[in-house]
Amino acid sequence: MNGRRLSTADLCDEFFDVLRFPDLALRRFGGVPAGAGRAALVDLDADNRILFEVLAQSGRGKALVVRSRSPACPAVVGATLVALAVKNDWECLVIDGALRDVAQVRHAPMCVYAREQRPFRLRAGPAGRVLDQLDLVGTPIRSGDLVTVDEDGIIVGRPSRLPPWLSNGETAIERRSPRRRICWRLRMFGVE
Ligand SMILES: O=C([O-])CC(=O)C(=O)O
Ligand SMILES: [Mg+2]
Repeated sequence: MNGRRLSTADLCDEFFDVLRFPDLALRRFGGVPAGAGRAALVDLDADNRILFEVLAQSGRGKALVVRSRSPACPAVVGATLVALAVKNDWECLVIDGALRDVAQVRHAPMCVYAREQRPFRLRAGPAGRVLDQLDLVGTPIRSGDLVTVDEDGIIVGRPSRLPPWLSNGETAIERRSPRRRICWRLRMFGVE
C-alpha cells in the first residue's frame, strides 16, 4: 500500500462502518489541503499558552486537535504557532475554535483547519489541558486515534479497527516538500 493516496472520501468508501464523523464545520486555512496523523488532544478555554509547549514537541505522525469552546471565541492559533508546527513536523492542525494571521497561514506549508477566524486572542482564565480523550461536538475522540482531514471534512478512526498499513500513518497524504518549508520559514521570519 506504500505510496497510496487516500482522501477522506476514499476512506469513507472503504471503511465507513468503523469511522466517526465529528459534526464540525471546518474551513481550510493552511497551504496544504490534507493531513492525517494520530490525535494529540488539547482542551482550551480562552488562554492558548499551552499550545506553545505542545507544538514545541515533535509532531511527526501526529495531528493536533484543539477544542476551544470559549464563548468569546478568541483566536487560539496564528502564524507563530503554525510556524512552530511546521518546524516540529506536525502533520496537521484541527481547531474547533478560531485562528488569526490568516494571510500568513494561507502560505504555510501545513495543513490547518479551523471553524472560524478572529483578530484577537485572550490571555485570561484557566490554563489549557492536554487530554487523553475529549468530545468533539458529540464525537468522542481518544489520543492516538487516526484523524484525517481534507476539504471534504474530518474523519476519525480507532487504529485497532483499521488495517495496520493505514493506522501506521501510511495514508500517503502528500508530504510537504522540504524546499517549500524552508522558503516559507525564511519569509515568515523576514530573512528573505
Ligand atoms: O500568539 C498567539 O497566541 C496566537 C498568534 O497570533 C500566533 O500564533 O501567531
Ligand atoms: Mg500571531
